[in-house]
Amino acid sequence: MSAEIISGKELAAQTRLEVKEAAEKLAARGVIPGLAVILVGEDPASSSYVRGKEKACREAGIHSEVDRVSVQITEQELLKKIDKLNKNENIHGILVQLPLPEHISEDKIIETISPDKDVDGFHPINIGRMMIGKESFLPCTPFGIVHMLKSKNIKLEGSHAVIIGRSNIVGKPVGQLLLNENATVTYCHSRTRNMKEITRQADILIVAVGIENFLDSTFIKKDAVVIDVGINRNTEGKLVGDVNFTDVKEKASFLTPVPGGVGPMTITMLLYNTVNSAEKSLNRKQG
Ligand SMILES: NC(=O)C1=CN([C@@H]2O[C@H](COP(=O)(O)OP(=O)(O)OC[C@H]3O[C@@H](n4cnc5c(N)ncnc54)[C@H](OP(=O)(O)O)[C@@H]3O)[C@@H](O)[C@H]2O)C=CC1
Ligand SMILES: Nc1nc(=O)c2c([nH]1)NC[C@@H]1CN(c3ccc(C(=O)N[C@@H](CCC(=O)O)C(=O)O)cc3)C=[N+]21
Ligand SMILES: [Mg+2]
Repeated sequence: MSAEIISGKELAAQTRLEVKEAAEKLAARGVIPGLAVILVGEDPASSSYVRGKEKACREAGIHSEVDRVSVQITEQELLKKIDKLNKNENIHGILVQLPLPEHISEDKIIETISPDKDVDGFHPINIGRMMIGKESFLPCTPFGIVHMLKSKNIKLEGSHAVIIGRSNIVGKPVGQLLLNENATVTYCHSRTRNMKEITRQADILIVAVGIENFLDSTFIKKDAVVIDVGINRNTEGKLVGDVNFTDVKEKASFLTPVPGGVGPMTITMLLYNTVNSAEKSLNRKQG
């Protein structure tokens, strides 16, 4: 039996309709949810993601504005832009596309975004709140992954989830969210010894490494759930994940594709967080 493919594209379409309805309700109360994106430089991949976000906002009834700035911008100038957006009442979400050029501190930028507008969920306050299980903006990729697993009624409680990757934006927070769902969580990374012995114990395996064909079926036990977060370009210029899809498909119980898997859900949760932020802001004003 070959794995059931979890279509992020389909789930995203469905979830975006719900987000759109929430945005319409807010519009009826006089508030259009607004997202501001800052894109530094002209990296083609980043530019393409940002175009994807603009289109998704348009379709969901969210106002979006993208500030495209030169790679030469100083840290000081960028901080000033964020400060202005923090004070702008029409903007409920602020996203600074990562990575940033070497001369700008990503930490400083992230910490300057108001935690109330941090729809990426990258601010230390939101990460801390997530860790202690309080309400916060959840990082979009991990949030999207949990949404995908739940949509298929995949049991999280008591399951062994193994994460390959420990970045602040994907690996670490996805493990934390799964722990909050009562999974047993193990992290693997570049210094992990005997990784296959660990990954073969996974009921749920999340692969967030950034290397084409990193994972084949010898890494998994039969009927494992495999989530491929990787976004890579192969030698033919095609978008591929970290997982050898055709090989793993024959052994896994569920598998996500690339493209059409985690990526569309990441954008969807960004829309969700933005509408949620607008709702919270309105409730703070109106009670
Ligand atoms: N679909 C989506 O929405 C998104 C996709 N992505 C994609 O996901 C992938 C990961 O992104 P991100 O987390 O930002 O990447 P990073 O490069 O920040 O992190 C990669 C992680 O993989 C680990 N790693 C690298 N090589 C190995 C190895 N040989 N064995 C085991 N672990 C290894 C690293 O370990 P160590 O810490 O020890 O260096 C690190 O923790 C990328 O392809 C990215 O494009 C990212 C964000 C969103
Ligand atoms: N501040 C910040 N927040 C982010 O969330 C953020 C970021 N910086 N920097 C880069 C990564 C990467 N990322 C993706 C989002 C959507 C797709 C996506 O929609 N992918 C489509 C394909 C898109 C295409 O064809 O290019 C898919 O997988 O089907 C991919 C990757 C968000 N990131
Ligand atoms: Mg990184």
